[in-house]
Amino acid sequence: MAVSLQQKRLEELRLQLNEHCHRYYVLDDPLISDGEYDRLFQELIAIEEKYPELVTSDSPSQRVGGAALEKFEQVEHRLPMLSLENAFDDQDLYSFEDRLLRFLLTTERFPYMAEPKLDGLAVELVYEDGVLIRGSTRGNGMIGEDITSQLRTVHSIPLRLKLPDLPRLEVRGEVFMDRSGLEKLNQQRADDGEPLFANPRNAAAGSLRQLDPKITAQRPLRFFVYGVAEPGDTGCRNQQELLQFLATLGLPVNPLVSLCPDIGAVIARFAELSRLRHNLAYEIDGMVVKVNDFTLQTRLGAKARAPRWAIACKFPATQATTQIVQVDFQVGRTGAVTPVALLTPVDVGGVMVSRATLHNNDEILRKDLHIGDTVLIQRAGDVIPEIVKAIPEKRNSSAEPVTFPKDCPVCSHPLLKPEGEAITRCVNPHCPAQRLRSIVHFCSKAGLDIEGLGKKSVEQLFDLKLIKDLPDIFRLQREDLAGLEGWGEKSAENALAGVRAAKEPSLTRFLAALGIRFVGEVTAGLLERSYKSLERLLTVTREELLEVEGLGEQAANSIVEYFSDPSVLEMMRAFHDVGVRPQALEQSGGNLLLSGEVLLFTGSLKKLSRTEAKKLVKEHGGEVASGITQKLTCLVVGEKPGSKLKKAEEKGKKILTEDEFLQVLDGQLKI
Ligand SMILES: NC(=O)c1ccc[n+]([C@@H]2O[C@H](COP(=O)([O-])OP(=O)(O)OC[C@H]3O[C@@H](n4cnc5c(N)ncnc54)[C@H](O)[C@@H]3O)[C@@H](O)[C@H]2O)c1
Ligand SMILES: [Zn+2]
Repeated sequence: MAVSLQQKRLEELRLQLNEHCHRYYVLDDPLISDGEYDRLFQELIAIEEKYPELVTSDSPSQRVGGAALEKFEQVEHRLPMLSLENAFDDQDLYSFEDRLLRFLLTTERFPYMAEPKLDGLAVELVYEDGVLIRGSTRGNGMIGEDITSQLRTVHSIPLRLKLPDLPRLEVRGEVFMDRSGLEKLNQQRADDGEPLFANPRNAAAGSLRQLDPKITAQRPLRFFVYGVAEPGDTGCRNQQELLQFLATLGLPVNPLVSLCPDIGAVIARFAELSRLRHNLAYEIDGMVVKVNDFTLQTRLGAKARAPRWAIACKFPATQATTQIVQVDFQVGRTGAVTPVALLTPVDVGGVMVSRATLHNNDEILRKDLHIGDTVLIQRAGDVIPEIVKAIPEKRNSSAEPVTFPKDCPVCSHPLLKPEGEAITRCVNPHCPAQRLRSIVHFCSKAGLDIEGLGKKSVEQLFDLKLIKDLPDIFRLQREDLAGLEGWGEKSAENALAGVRAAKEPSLTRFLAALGIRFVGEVTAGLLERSYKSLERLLTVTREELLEVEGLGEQAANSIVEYFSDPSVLEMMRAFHDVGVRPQALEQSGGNLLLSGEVLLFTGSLKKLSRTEAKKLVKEHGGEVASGITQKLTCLVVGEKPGSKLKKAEEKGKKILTEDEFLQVLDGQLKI
């Protein structure tokens, strides 16, 4: 009974896996994420290990890749190109070593080569007398596709080796596309309305398996070599020597390969690569671990689908499939309407994901998204998850397409999508959603950093109409707050103290807090230095702004537009009425940034002379100390600081670099 149930499941898994392999290897257009494929595959292996009698020769566990496309000439590999077994954690690596030791009937341990596992496509290159004569895909391991002319267009593949007296060499390696290449290619495909590649592997495979090599030539493909068909022929004794040898032939070897003396070192290297991977120019999906010694490799041999002497240790998946439950349209601070998909929660590389940004209407249309769609989602680095594509094959026939609203979901004002722009906006200046977002921004760290007025509190006060617009923040009274749900005496006092402390911000911070489009901290800093007062900015012209070094046209237009709006002018008056006084560098009368601070400089300063530095301290209300005294509060260190730094550190004084000192004066940093 149990066996027949398992047999049924096996048949189901084989059918599914074979279908997925076809989509992935032959069509370069997978329906599910690699992680999910791997899970199904592991389930299959587990059942087959328990019931070896149920293993059939057509099981995906016994086969490599997919069939060669018929549009290409077929190439028979002299020696099969195999796949790799997978490991998913440290335990799997220990078990791998156990299996090796048992197979070799030894307890003596040996070194391994650890190589980044590039997420690309395996190819074989045949060189005769040092000349590239053929290149092919892995195909089903025995028979691949002849893509010689396509491979010739890949710049990092040498057409000639540096040692021409080798009669024949069959090298194997990975063709891949780096992140920026894939991004550009997908951007271009998006512009052309073509479907995007789900991952670098599909992009590399899709680019190489083009009948017209001219198309391949336009694709940013790269190549790293990682082995040869018959290592014995090269005279090398191990993988490390082989990689060095291949490099001397002019073949590119990944510089991150690393020889590990034992499996513990392999595990440490895996952890290291897991950290490094996000900073690499290309995507890797794991690390390939190979027994270094070729004599041992030969003794270990291969199984049907993969060699015994190597294993691929995979990183946790960062793609997954799930369903779109609903789409929310959120109105941002600049009125931009962002569609956000609410998803059935799913684990993506260890993080539960339940929302994904859909960017804009063009993206929705291009991906042809419907409510209820099964979608492939991914998380890249730490960015917000995004939908790679929908899987229309899994769509319910009655599913409704996702439609962008015509009117603002909050204020019902008609939405506007300017010609040639991707973003749809609510342009109603009184739209409550925008106002709320801008109040949240004003109080946040990117704005005036008002303690006690975080996002949740601001939303609550906005809902209660206690804050309707920015100046209202400064009108809050203790009796407004204390007694509200979630507020006590203490939190009310805390918020009011935060508000009081924010009344004299630097002009830079104030401008950045207003959330004018294209005016962040840096541009705000430029404005403060150039105009030195808010009043002056209210009447500035576009031409004047364009003369400010570093200030672009978009920012100039946006600033003029902002300050010419009568409702903005009214708001500025209201700010003044409630006692808000932005302080510019040279008029910082009452609120001196360095008042109470006693500073000393040491080492050589790069941007300021000593005299200038001391003058600045005094202008900002600070004092200059004569040495590392009791009174000293802060030491500013230039290059080659000497003994004062150590002394100041010992005494627990604050230490600033020259740049930090300048940031303090700009109001961007607090001592
Ligand atoms: N999403 C899907 O529907 C689907 C379907 C089939 C397969 N897949 C994915 O493909 C995997 C199986 O593919 P596979 O058979 O190509 O195996 P694999 O990608 O797990 O490992 C073998 C391959 O690793 C590559 N490789 C990269 N760097 C290497 C190095 N330094 N040394 C040796 N090889 C290196 C080679 O191309 C080699 O062929 C699955 O685990 C799954 O992730 C996904
Ligand atoms: Zn609106």
